[in-house]
Amino acid sequence: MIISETKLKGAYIIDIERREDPRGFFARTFCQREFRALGLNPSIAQANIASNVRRGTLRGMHFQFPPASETKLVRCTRGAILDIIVDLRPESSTFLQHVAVELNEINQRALYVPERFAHGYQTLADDTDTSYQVGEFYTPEAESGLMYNDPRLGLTWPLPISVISEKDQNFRLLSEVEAELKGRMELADIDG
Ligand SMILES: Cc1cn([C@H]2C[C@H](O)[C@@H](COP(=O)(O)OP(=O)(O)O[C@H]3O[C@@H](C)C(=O)[C@@H](O)[C@H]3O)O2)c(=O)[nH]c1=O
Repeated sequence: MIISETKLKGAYIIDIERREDPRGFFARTFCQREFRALGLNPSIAQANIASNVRRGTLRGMHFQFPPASETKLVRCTRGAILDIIVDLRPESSTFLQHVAVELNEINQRALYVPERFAHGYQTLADDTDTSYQVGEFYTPEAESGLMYNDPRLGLTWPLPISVISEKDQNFRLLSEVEAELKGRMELADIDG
């Protein structure tokens, strides 16, 4: 694997190294030891897939509050997505900055999303599937999100939105929730 840090500390792009032969290729997509060596969380609580019928489908911007905040290792197994993550760590010098990465069935790229980030994506093709490993259990009471078109986030989605869930159209704006979000996203006081 070729693991490269993005401009957001702790968020990594992971590319595969193909071992080609007449059958096709083989590549590693995950390794506990390599993750641990770079300080990535190697534990997997759940693994999920999602399937999207139409190009332009948008899912996001999702997160779980601590202590249920999740790491995510996201890939696109069919079709293509633009994957976007937003840094929600109040102490971070890149708080509220984002990174957008195209993940598709050709590049086989994955994005490692650290804890306390919002995550979402838009499909760039019909019949697009994603697969992701999550470092924490699904905890509906800790689930929250931000609006994909929140002006404070300044996210650029490449296509008109064709399909979006009702939930994703009804998150509150950052301007309404910033103080609460910062308070709930703060690191626990380990001396405390
Ligand atoms: C995320 C999740 C949902 N569900 C249920 C709740 C609901 O009935 C149905 C669909 O849930 P959602 O609408 O939240 O699915 P979706 O919008 O695909 O949610 C996902 O979006 C991407 C962007 C992420 O980052 C993921 O972590 C996750 O939040 O599946 C689970 O049972 N377990 C889970 O882990």
